[in-house]
Amino acid sequence: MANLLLPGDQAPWFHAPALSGNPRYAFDTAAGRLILMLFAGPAAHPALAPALRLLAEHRGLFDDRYACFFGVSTDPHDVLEGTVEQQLPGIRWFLDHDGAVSRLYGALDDGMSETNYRPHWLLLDPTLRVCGRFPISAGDQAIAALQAQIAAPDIYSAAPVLVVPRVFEPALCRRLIELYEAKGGEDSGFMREENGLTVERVDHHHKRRSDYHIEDDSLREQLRARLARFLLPQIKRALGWQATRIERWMVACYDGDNGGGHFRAHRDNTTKGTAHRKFACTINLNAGEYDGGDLCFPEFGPATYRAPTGGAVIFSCSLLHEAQPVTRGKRYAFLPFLYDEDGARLRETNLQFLAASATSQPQPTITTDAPA
Ligand SMILES: O=C(O)CCC(=O)C(=O)O
Ligand SMILES: [Fe+2]
Repeated sequence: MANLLLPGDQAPWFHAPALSGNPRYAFDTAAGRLILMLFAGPAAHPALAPALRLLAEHRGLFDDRYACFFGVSTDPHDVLEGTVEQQLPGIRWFLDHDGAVSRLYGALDDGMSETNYRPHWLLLDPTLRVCGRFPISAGDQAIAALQAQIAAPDIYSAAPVLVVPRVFEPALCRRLIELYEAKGGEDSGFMREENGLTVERVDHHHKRRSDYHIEDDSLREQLRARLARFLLPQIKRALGWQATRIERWMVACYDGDNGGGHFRAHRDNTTKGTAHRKFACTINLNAGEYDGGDLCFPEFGPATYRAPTGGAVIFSCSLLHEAQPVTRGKRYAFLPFLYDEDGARLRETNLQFLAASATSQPQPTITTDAPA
């Protein structure tokens, strides 16, 4: 018998076709709000009718801000006959015609038949952990549990981020900004998995930023030495992990004009080409000179974080995070990823999955003993 999830379990992440037309909807990106899932199986089955009625009656709960609904339908007729329908905001369906998602969540054993489907409701918190599982006949309890969570959300800690001031001195921050201004930046893409390959895509709706890639070896060495001396020991002390490698040497610029630079909610290590990344590092170069542009971690509530000029915010690459739109001025930042020797091996192994356009060079070891 397949394993159904229990309260406290992490809901597994998956990609699946969605009724919206997206052939690979990334479920993990829906985090940051309460999620009510309905494992319907074939949604036209008479046992599902009360559940679909309940959903319609409580449609107003699903606003995409505090809560959203995801149904899982296994029968292609559900779409053709209009039994399931996307309604934005808040109501979406996965088309699980091969049963993969249903199996992952224990709603289905092998084979595809109505008789061995276990329809049920699942309530997830904003970090995608299970709050409650309810039989299909107990939809009223599922809705009540959702309403209770909206009224009084679980208390989570602040986002597990580490703020480390004084990594780059003000003159170095200024020098990096001047370098960007002299050389200019290039439109910045993001990594996505397509047909088994990690490719770089540009989409200004998702991310709008320009990056200058630092090629000067002596400047890289100065940056490396400061990270090794002033930052890595703090990561070791607070997070118990020693970084030995750094990826990306660049000055990034989010411009408040031209549509407002931003980077919508994402994780940094969910493709094969980025799986080696452990911690992300944001070093702001001019924290007092712009509005907006703060970091937030939607799984952990609305609090925002802004590293001071020359200081770092460090966070796990697995956390959902967003760089909010800059609404005035320009935000400059130095944005490396940190990893270790295990990561270096993984990166090497996964180079074969990087599309030629996205290929980047493995980086040398950062030693921790060289003072700046
Ligand atoms: O702007 C930031 O501080 C974070 C940037 C980011 O999340 C990224 O480049 O992956
Ligand atoms: Fe990121």
